[in-house]
Amino acid sequence: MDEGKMDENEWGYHGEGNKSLVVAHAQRCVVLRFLKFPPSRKKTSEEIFQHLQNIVDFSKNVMKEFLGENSVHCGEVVQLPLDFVKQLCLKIQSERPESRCDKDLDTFSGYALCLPNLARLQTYRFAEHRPILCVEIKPKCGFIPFSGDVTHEVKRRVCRYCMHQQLKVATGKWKQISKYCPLDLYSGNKQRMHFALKSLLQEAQNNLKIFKNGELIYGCTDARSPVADWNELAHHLKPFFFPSNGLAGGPHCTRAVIRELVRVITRVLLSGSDKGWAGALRWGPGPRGPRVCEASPFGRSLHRQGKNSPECSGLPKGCLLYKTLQVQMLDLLDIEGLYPLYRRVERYLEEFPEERKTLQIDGPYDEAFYQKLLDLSTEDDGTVAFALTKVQQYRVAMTAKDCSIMIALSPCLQDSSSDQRPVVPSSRSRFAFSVSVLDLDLKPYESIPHQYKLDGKIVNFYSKTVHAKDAAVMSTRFKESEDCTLVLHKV
Ligand SMILES: O=P(O)(O)O[C@@H]1[C@@H](OP(=O)(O)O)[C@H](OP(=O)(O)O)[C@H](O)[C@H](OP(=O)(O)O)[C@H]1OP(=O)(O)O
Ligand SMILES: Nc1ncnc2c1ncn2[C@@H]1O[C@H](COP(=O)(O)OP(=O)(O)OP(=O)(O)O)[C@@H](O)[C@H]1O
Repeated sequence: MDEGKMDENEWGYHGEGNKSLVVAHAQRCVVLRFLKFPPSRKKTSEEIFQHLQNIVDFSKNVMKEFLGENSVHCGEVVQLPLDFVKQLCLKIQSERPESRCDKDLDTFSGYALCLPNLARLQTYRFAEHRPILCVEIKPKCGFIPFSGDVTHEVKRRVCRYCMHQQLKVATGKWKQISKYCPLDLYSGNKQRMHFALKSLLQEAQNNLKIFKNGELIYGCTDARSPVADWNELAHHLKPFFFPSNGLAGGPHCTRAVIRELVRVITRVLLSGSDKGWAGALRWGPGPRGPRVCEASPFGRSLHRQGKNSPECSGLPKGCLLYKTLQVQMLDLLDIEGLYPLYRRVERYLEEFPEERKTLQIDGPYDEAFYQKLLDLSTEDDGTVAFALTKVQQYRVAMTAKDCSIMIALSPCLQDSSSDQRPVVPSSRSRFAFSVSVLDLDLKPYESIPHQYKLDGKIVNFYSKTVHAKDAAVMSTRFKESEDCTLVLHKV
C-alpha cells in the first residue's frame, strides 16, 4: 500500500465493533482497522501507535502460537495522511449504525492497522473474480467454569452466554432470547453444532454475519435491525450451493439451502487446518465443567431424555474451535477466584508503581510474556508472581472468549485440482475455504473490576428472572390445581 497516495473514494465502510472501525478497499483484499474512542477521551498519537503495535505483537507472539500460523493475521501499523483519514471519516459516517456512534473514529493520530480482508480468501492479495461467501461467527465462551472458587451454584449448570441473554433482552440490547448456546457449537457433535448454527441464523445478534463478495448480506447491527429473512438469504446463497440445478424457490428451496450452509460450516469448523498440532497448553487430568448447558433447548431436551452426559464426539484437536476453547480455558479460576489475585497485584502496584513496566502489564507482549502463560498451576503460594500469571492468563482467556472466526468459501472451478487450499464438499458443489480469527486485542488489565461486577450482575439477574419464571409456572400449576379442586367440589 502506498500510504502517500491514499484516495478515500477507493475505500468503503465494512463494519465496526465497540473499539474499532474497519474500512475495506474496493479492489484490493485489504482493510484498514481504526481505533475508536469516546469523544471526551483523547489519546496522544504516541499512545495510539503503541496500542496498535501491542495488538500486532500480541497476535504475533501469543495468538499465533496458540491458534496456529494459518489462522492468525497480525497485520501491520500504517501511518496515513491525516487529510485522507478525515475525508474517509466523513464519507462513511452515514453508514455507521446509530448504536455505535457513541464513539468516534480516531482521526487525530493517522495510525491504523492494515490487515488482509478476511471476508475474501486470504491467500490472495487481489480480489478474485470468483464469488466469495464469508461467514463470521463470534462464538463466545464455550465452557462452564470448573473452578472451585465459583460460589454461585447456577454458574455450574448454565453457561455465561445463556445467562447474559436474559440481561441483554431486559436492557433492550436485543429483542429476543437466542436459542444459541456456545456449548452446543463447541461440542463437536454434528447434531448439536447444526442446532447451534441454525439458532444463530434465527437470531444473529452480534454473533453471526454473512458477507457475499465482501458485502454484508445477513446479520444485525442492533435491536432495531430488520427481522432476518431466510428467503432473502437463500436467494443469495442458492447459486453457491445449487449452482446448476433449477431448484425452484419457496420454503422447500429455502430449507435446502440453509441446510447445506449449516452442513458446510460444520464441516469447515471441524476440519483441522494445522496437521499434527501438539498444543502449547498441557492440561492435566483435572476436573472439567459439564458439557451441556441447562439453558440450551438442546441441553434441556437431552435432560428430558435422561441423557445428562450426552455422547460427545468432542472437537478434533487440530480444529480452530478446539484451539480457541483451550485458550479460553486459561481462565482457570473464574473471575471469582481471579479477583482477589488482581487485588494482590493492585496492592503491589500501589506500593511500587514503577514496577508496572517490569510486570509487563501494558506490554511488551513478547516471547517472555508468552512463556509465562504456559504455567497452568493453580497452587497459590501467596506471591505477586503467581497472582500476576493468573491475571495475564485471564486477560488472554477473555480475549479468546470475545474473538470472531471468519470462514471464507469460494466455489471450486472444474479444473481446480492444482488448488493448494483445503476443499469442503457440499451435496452439489465444492468450496475452497479458509478459516481465520479476528479481534485478538488483549483485554485490558483495567477491565477486571468491571468483569467482576458484570459477572455478579448477570448471575443475580438470571437467578431472579428464572426464579420469577419458576414461581409463575408454580402459581399457574397451583391455580390449575385449585380449578381442579373446584371441579371436584362441583361433582
Ligand atoms: O462482556 P461481554 O461478554 O458482554 O462481551 C463484550 C461484547 O458484548 P457481547 O456479549 O458480545 O454482546 C462487546 O460486543 P458489542 O460491543 O456488544 O458488540 C465487546 O466485544 C466487548 O469487548 P470490548 O470491551 O470492546 O473489548 C465485550 O466485552 P469483554 O467482556 O469481552 O471485555
Ligand atoms: N481483517 C478483517 N477482514 C475483514 N473484516 C474484518 C477484519 N477485521 C474486522 N473485520 C470486520 O469488522 C468488524 C469489527 O471488527 P472488530 O471485531 O475487530 O471490532 P472491535 O471493535 O474490536 O470488536 P469488539 O466489539 O468485539 O470489541 C468485524 O466484526 C468484522 O466484520
